[in-house]
Amino acid sequence: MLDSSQYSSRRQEQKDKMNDVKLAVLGGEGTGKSALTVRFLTKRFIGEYASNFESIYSKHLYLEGKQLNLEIYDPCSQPQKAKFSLTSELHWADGFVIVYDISDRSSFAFAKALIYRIREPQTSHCKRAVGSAVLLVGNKRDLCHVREVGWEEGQKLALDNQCQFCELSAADQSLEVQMMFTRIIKDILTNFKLKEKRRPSGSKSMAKLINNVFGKRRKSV
Ligand SMILES: Nc1nc2c(ncn2[C@@H]2O[C@H](COP(=O)(O)OP(=O)(O)OP(=O)(O)O)[C@@H](O)[C@H]2O)c(=O)[nH]1
Repeated sequence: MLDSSQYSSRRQEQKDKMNDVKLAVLGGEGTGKSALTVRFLTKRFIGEYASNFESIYSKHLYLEGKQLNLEIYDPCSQPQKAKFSLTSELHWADGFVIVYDISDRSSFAFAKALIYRIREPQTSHCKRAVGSAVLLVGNKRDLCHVREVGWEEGQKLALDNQCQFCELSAADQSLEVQMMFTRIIKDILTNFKLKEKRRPSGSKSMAKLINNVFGKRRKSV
């Protein structure tokens, strides 16, 4: 049995873990995954990004009264990699930003396949106990004169698959990009709370245990 100091340090560990937020930014090649991530982290839009290596960015931020350790995974495009295996991402991430380019229909098809993969009936060992938070983003809204994917199509795909949705431009809309990331992080925090509620809390389990042991003894005296 844990003594009280072990017990409280275990609880503290659980709480600290709760403040780790892992987000994967996925989508087709050249849709603007790095542009969005870098825009969020630095508020800058940088025209070209090296796309031959994957990155995990870290950021500390304060949201809803909590200090969060945010990690953002930005993969490199690997056409040779099995496109929708996603196994490691599903294990790693608490939430997903799925990006397509509104001026490129094939990127929308790719986003759709990614969402279907994420929403497949979950395997018991995956992180997604209550369904992970997913936000579908139609990027490059500044290119709406050459739009190939309608706003309604994005909205419908998101609605049909319990995702959030927005259209924006990493190039032109810094504030919208900040809001988009904040929205998905808030959804992840809500999921954490739901998971915490569903799991019998440490203190309740401990109380139950004590009750079982001492309650029964008392009866037999
Ligand atoms: N017009 C416009 N171009 C954008 C926007 N966001 C990104 N781009 C451009 O799209 C191209 C690809 O952007 P990246 O951020 O490298 O896209 P990515 O999805 O990370 O690319 P890969 O890692 O190669 O798959 C670059 O030339 C960007 O400058 C946007 O909102 N509007």
